[in-house]
Amino acid sequence: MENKSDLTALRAAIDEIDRQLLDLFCQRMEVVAQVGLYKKAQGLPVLHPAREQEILERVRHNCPDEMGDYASDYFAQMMRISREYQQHILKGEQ
Ligand SMILES: O=C(O)C(=O)C[C@]1(C(=O)O)C=C[C@@H](O)C=C1
Repeated sequence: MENKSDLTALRAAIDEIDRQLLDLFCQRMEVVAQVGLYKKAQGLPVLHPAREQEILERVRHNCPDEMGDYASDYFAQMMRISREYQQHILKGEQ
């Protein structure tokens, strides 16, 4: 990086990526809520370890080696947040 305008451009790129991530995150959370309601109706637990494992393995497989730990951590946190949201939704539904 050479100067301030390079930094400004890089931050503008991050802002645009964040905008897309936020949009996708909210879409994901809406689907997660539907899965939570299905689980409630079927009497299933919120946590599904095998499904989380499957997702984390896919994430590692589909990203560059040097990013594997970070991507895995990112998705693990996202699924922890999903479970929190499902618990929140289920509480509100009772
Ligand atoms: O697939 C499910 O059963 C979900 O509830 C979704 C999800 C996820 O965020 O991907 C969340 C919680 C489960 O432990 C597994 C996966």
